[in-house]
Amino acid sequence: MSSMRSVDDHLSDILNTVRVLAPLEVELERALGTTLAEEVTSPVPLPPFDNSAMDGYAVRAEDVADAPVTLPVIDDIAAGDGRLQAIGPGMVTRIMTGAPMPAGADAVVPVEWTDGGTVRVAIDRPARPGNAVRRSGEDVRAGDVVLPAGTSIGPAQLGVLAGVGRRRVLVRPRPRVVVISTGAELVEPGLPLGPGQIWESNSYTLIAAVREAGGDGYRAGIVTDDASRFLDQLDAQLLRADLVITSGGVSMGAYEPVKEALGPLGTVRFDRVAMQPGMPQGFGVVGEDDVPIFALPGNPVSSFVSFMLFVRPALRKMRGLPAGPTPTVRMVTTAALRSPDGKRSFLRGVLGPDGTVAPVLRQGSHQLAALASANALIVVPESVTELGEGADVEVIPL
Ligand SMILES: Nc1nc2c(c(=O)[nH]1)N[C@H]1C(S)=C(S)[C@@H](COP(=O)(O)OP(=O)(O)OC[C@H]3O[C@@H](n4cnc5c(N)ncnc54)[C@H](O)[C@@H]3O)O[C@H]1N2
Ligand code: MOO
Ligand SMILES: [Mg+2]
Repeated sequence: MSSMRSVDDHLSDILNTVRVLAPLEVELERALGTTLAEEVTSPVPLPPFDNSAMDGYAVRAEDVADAPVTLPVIDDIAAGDGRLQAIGPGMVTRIMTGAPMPAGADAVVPVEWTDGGTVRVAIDRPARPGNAVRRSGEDVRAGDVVLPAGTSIGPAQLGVLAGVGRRRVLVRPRPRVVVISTGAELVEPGLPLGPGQIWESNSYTLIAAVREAGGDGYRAGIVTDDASRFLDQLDAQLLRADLVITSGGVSMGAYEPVKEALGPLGTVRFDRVAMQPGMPQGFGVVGEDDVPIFALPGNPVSSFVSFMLFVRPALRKMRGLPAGPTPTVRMVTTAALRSPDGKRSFLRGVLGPDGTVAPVLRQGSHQLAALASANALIVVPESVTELGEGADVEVIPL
C-alpha cells in the first residue's frame, strides 16, 4: 500500500502551483467580491466643500451668542446650489443638509432651535462656531489613499470607489470555476431515479461553496464513467475556466474515469492524503494555460471538506488575498471523539453557547444530511485517536 501524504504538504503544493489572476479593468457594477489591484486615491477632498450637517440656518456664531435673537433671512440654500450669497453681520441664510456653507457663516442653527421663519427667524439658542458644519476634507484629503491594493471589495468599498468618482477599477477578478461531476449512477435532480441511481448533489454544493469563496461557479453537468468522454468535456470547459473541480472517480475502483484520464497526462498527481474524510485527492494543471484542477473524491462530505481545506485557500491566492491553512478557533467538545491513527479528522459538529462544540451523531462521508445539520468541522490531529468529553479542540466554523 502506498504511503500517505500529509494535509500540510498537499496544501503547500497547491498554493505553490496556483497563480494570482491577472488584473482586469471592470465597471463598478462588476467589482463586488473582487480584489483591488491598484491603489485608489481621491482626486478631491471629501467632503469637497464645507457644508451643513443639518437643515436650519447658516449664521455667524457671534450674532447668535446672545440668543434668543431675531435676524433677517437673506437667502435659501438647497443641496446642489452653486452660487451663494455671502452673509454679512446680523444676517442668516436658510440652509439644507449637504448644501454648501455661504461665505461669512461659521455655524448652523438647526431648524428645531428656531421658529422656522423664512423672512425673519427667531433663534432660541446660541450655536458655537463650527456647530453642524462638515468641513471640506474631514473624511478624505485630496490625494489620500482611500483603498490600498489588495482590498477586498464589499459594499462599503464599492461606495468609496463611486464616492471618489470612479466608474472603472483595476481588480483581480472573481475566479471562474467549472465543476464536472462524474459517475454513471448520477441523475439530475428533478428527473426520476432508476434502479441503482442517485440524484447528483456535489456540483450544487461545490458551486455554492465557490460562490461563497469569491468565485463564479459553472456546472458542466454529469459525465458518466468514461475517461475519453470526460477528457472531451474537460477540453470544452477549459475555454472558460480559471480553475476546474471534478468530483468522483479518483479512488481504487474498476471505473475511475478522472484518474484514468488525468493520470497519464503526467501533470496531475493522485495521492492518498492523511485525512478523514477526503483521503483520495488529485491535484495538478491541465491544458495549454496550465489551469489548476482539483480531482476531489466523490463522497459528498469528502468533496465538501476537501473544498474547504484545499480549494478555498487556492481561490484566495488566485484572488490576490493572503492564503494559507483554513483558520481554526478553539472550542471544548461536549462529547468524546474518535479518530483514525495517522489521519487528521474533520468531524462534523454543531457550535453551542459558551465555546462548546457537539459532534453530530452520523459521521459517515456519504451522510450529506448530517453535514447539513452541522456548522463546524472539529479538527482532530493525526496523532490523536481519542479525546474525552470536555477536551479542547480546534474547530473550523462553516
Ligand atoms: N477499495 C477502496 N475503496 C475505496 C477507497 C479505498 O481507499 N479503497 N476509498 C474510499 C474513499 S475514502 C472515498 S472518499 C471514495 C472516493 O471515491 P471516488 O472519488 O472514486 O468517487 P466515486 O467512486 O465516483 O463515488 C463515491 C461515492 O460518492 C457518490 N457520489 C459521487 N459523485 C457524486 C455526486 N456528484 N453527487 C452525489 N454523490 C456522488 C457515489 O455515488 C459513491 O457513493 O472511495 C472509497 N472507496
Ligand atoms: O476519504 Mo473518504 O473521504 O473517507 O470517504
Ligand atoms: Mg470510485
